Amino acid sequence: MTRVHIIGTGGTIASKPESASRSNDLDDSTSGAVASVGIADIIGVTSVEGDLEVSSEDLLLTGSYALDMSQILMIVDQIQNRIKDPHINAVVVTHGTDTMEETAFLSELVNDGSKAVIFTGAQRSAEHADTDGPRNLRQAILAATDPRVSSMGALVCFDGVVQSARGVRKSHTTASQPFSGGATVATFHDNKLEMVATPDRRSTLALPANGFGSVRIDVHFAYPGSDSGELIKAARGGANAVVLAGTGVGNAGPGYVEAVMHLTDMGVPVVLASRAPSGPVVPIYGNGGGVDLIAAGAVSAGVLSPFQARILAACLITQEVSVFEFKELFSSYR
Ligand SMILES: NC(=O)C[C@H](N)C(=O)O
Repeated sequence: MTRVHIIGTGGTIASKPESASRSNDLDDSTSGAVASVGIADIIGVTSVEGDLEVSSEDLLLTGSYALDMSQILMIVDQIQNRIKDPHINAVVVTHGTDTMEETAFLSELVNDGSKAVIFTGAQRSAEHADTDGPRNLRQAILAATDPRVSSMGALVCFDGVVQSARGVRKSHTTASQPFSGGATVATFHDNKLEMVATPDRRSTLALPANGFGSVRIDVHFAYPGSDSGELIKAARGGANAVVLAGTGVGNAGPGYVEAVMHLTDMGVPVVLASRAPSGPVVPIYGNGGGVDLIAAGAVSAGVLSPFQARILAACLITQEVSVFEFKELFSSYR
């Protein structure tokens, strides 16, 4: 028998129009959907069969767009607590899709590979006639019970696809499959899980200290005419590190090479990511391009989105490392 514990945090899978949740008035289509359905009710409409026992808890009930860094740490801390429980074999987390990539990646960084953590959610809210929540949750539970994924760390199970949390990005606002970027680990055909690949994992990072909640990591986007001086303003204003979301494979216009050097001299690390919705950072270009930005002191985000890069940067900043150590560590965990 497999014991799966489900941690509910909210998101669209738990959302209904506010008036519907308050007064059951489904005709009021103008009211915004609000996370208000407890995890037990979502499990109640999800048919799961097999030799398993499901337990659950409502940890939060919020849209993931409203989460702050302390709450992301709190969710991951609770996942770790449940993983340590010898009565639990696997953990499923229901979460909004907007910032699932952040929470799932922090969970991946601290997961020692002993038990799987599967994140899921929905793109169509709980009262929608064609809600995808129960199906996604059923498949996430089935994936959690599969011994082949138990050592794969944190995964995202959505619309019949299981992806590694590392590299996953919300790349579509409304599609049933909003995620790309993670390695495809498995796919569902009906309720059968077909394994595709094993994710390339890193060594385990310690759960960051509470300071994680107040660390300031700014994300700056490069675009035609963008102002490199904003990086220096950010560092002077108290940013502990800056993620530069460059164009294409990781480039930026005039002034950025000097700005990266300036921040490095100030002891403020710069991570070079890409504003493109998929693909890795690859230093190819000079004349202010990625080759020059890396030479100036930036560290590549690799396959991480600017927002996953921000999570790893925050973890390392809480360890109070030098810029040199930050770059070494970032490169080994990205
Ligand atoms: N599909 C979703 O879950 C989006 C929702 N706005 C969220 O909480 O992130």
